[in-house]
Amino acid sequence: MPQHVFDSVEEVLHQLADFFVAQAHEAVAARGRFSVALSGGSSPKKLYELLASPAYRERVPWAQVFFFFGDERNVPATDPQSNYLMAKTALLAPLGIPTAQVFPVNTELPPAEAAQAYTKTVNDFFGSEPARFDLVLLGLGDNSHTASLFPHTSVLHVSTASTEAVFVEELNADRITLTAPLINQARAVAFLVFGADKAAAVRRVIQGERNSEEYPAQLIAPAAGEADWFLDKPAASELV
Ligand SMILES: O=C1O[C@H](COP(=O)(O)O)[C@@H](O)[C@H](O)[C@H]1O
Repeated sequence: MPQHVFDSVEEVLHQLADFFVAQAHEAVAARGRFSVALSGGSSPKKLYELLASPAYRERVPWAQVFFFFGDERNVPATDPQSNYLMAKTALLAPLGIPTAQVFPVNTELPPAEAAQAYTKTVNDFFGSEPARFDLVLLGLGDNSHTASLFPHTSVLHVSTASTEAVFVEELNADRITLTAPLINQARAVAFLVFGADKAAAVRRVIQGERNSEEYPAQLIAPAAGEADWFLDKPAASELV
């Protein structure tokens, strides 16, 4: 799988922002719109701020961009843990993206219902076509989870392209996540990972023994081609 390794986090962010711009233009030229599933957690915030900055603001056809969420925490949309709130604060509000272009998970519903409703939201958006995001952005936890596909959870065994609720024992929390089959239908998938604390997880997922129960990010294998990994040197330091 293509690995793009850069000296600094800033360089990684710029390269991934450029990738986002290229994917957006390609999708809009081909289909008139660009659908992206955003990742949550701590890593992508800087990417979103960069995309909303003057350097990138004019380079993306924002009016044709439709935003989904790869996973969500079971918290209100005003909670600091909410992936939606983070994306809204860093990207959507600064760019003035209309709410009609943003599809958050409805966390006012119980998790299983929220997940079911989100599957419908995604399928309605794609209509009669299979749900194929133009780009899915992903992070990687130091335990090798991605989106909310955590080690040893039931959602790892779901074979439908859907959105599911999952109880994550290690966090004692409910999450809502796209399944691996749904992510793998995407036209492009990009991981953003930086920092030495992720180096072991990067090695296990990319070069380790095949064991998706332990290393769920190994489930990500897009049908359209390999996922692109955007890494800084410390995150890539254990790759051989
Ligand atoms: O829980 C989450 O973590 C992963 C990795 O996030 P990071 O904070 O370690 O960068 C992320 O991909 C996912 O969306 C998020 O909810």
